Amino acid sequence: MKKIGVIVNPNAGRKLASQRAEELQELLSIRGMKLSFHYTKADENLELVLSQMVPEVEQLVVMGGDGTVNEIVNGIIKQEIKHPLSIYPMGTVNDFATYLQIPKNIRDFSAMIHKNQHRKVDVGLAGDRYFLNVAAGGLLPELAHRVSSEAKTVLGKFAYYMEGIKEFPKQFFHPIPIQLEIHGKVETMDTLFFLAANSPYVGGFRNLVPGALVDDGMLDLLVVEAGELQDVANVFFSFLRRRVESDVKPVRGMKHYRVREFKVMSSEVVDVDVDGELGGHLPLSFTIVPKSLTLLVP
Ligand SMILES: Nc1ncnc2c1ncn2[C@@H]1O[C@H](COP(=O)(O)OP(=O)(O)OP(=O)(O)O)[C@@H](O)[C@H]1O
Repeated sequence: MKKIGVIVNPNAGRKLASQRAEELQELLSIRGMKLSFHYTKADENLELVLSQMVPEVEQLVVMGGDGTVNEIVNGIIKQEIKHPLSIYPMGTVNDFATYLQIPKNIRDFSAMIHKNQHRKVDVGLAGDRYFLNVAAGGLLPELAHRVSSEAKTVLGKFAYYMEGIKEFPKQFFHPIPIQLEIHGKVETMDTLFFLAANSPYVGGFRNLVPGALVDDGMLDLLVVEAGELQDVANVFFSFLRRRVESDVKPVRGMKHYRVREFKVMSSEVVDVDVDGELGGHLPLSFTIVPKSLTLLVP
């Protein structure tokens, strides 16, 4: 009988996670699997939870938002856990799971676990925090942290966009000075934000970073420079237009690098967000750990 350890954030997903966990229990026990559950508490050390659970099970499932998934991914990589992981997305945005077409329907999700198809994916590293989808500094992380969890629950993704609109003028007039080091070469620039993406889906935008692949051993770094209002507007419009890599025309004010590692420094205090949670501040080194996580995929 296959044993699966399930970590559930009961507060995630409009508080529907516990109900989905019960449904998963029912669906997988019919298929002869034995599930053991851990329901998280606020500010719990999930790396410790993982280390206790792992010897007892063969596979892991996480049911939560991007924050919970990020903590589990950190625990898996740091403890060199080889168990395959299934991500049941219960957050506001869930970019990585959406990109991989992980089912939100619990029946389809249980069928995915039964099918047991694995895919190895890269994981990013910002300082000492691992990230599955994105690490960013500037406008995007600022606005993500400003959105209260109540607003996210009621408004979903729309809450992020509302904050973005409110935040924009302030950021426009207060760009962040950075030094970007790639291959030992340092460039100095004023940015609105920079982000290092693993998948093309970022901040609820599909194909914000077209051509980013989750298993190519590379990070896609976008740097949006502060500049003329018209240039900045063109960058944002280009984000909205992007569907496939061929849609991406060079836009003045935005730089795109595909690299294994880079470093960002600043004379100002700049927070860096990893998968939607505060993950440190500049200066920070970023790198990619190729194919270090095994996920179940449809
Ligand atoms: N039982 C709980 N009650 C309240 N808060 C909890 C509980 N368990 C975990 N948390 C908190 O939930 C946060 C992580 O939430 P998570 O990211 O999984 O969901 P979310 O905020 O709904 O999703 P997203 O960030 O993707 O929008 C952590 O700050 C953690 O401390």
